[in-house]
Amino acid sequence: MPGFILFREPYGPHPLQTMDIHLPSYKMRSLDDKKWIIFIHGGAWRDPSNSKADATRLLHALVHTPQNTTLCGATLNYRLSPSDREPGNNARHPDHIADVLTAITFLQQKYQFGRNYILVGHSAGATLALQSLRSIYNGRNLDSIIPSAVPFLPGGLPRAVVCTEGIYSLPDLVDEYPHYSSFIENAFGPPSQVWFDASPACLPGWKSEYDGRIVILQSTEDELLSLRQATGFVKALEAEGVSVDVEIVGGKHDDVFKGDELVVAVKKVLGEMNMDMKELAAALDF
Ligand SMILES: Nc1ccccc1C(=O)C[C@H](N)C(=O)O
Repeated sequence: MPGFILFREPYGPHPLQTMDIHLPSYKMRSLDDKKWIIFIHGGAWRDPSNSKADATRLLHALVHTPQNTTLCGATLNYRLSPSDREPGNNARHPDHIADVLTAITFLQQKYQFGRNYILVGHSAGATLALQSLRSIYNGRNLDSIIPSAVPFLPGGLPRAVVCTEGIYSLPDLVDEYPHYSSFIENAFGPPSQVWFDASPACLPGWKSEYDGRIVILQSTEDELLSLRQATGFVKALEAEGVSVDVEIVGGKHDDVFKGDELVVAVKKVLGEMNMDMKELAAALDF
């Protein structure tokens, strides 16, 4: 029975600039046929109780199985904004997204998986997953953080992004829940154009900028978010003619990433990716 390798990999000098990598040890010598799941945790850009460990259930269910020889996982920590528990944390937008882009770039340079990866994001991690697809974040703001010599997501954009309990529009979130402005201002500063620019649902141009799949999961039992964030984003995408898969699931805000429904949804996306690759191989006459 194949074993697994799990290790911690720093991608920057800050203690939170680190990730866990899960690899099947079997056939480790050939990484070319590998697919990657990259998980981005949530927690309102600040909550230290959310971390890379939030992917434990998902990666154990999918990567740590006896049959798996091709699927690899990475789960990212990134610098956080201040919270009551960790007032010393001082990240501010765009630090969080810069870390996510740096981490994915690091993985890509080390393992060279091209577009054979998917991003899975929970809550603020879903916001980050979607932000990372848009080259706007490699613009002026980030030049000082990500060396401009590094191309925007080398290897290409992921085949799919799976978002659960996501925050898609900061202005709309604060409109619905005025008291959430404390954590939004903490991470993004007082209300400004930045809130719009950082909101996937407010960014036009999805159709032309991203050709992968977007899957949105939202729980009706989420005590922190109603369906409004998800439906608002789906409407914005559909208005542009982007097809999006929506799934209503169960569980509290911080339980969805521990549940089976996320595992099943990610498995389905991976299965369809396999088919895409077979079709591509057939089309190319391999
Ligand atoms: N309040 C939220 C609303 C929407 C999405 C996430 C949260 C949070 O993660 C709260 C977090 N536990 C906090 O640090 O306040």
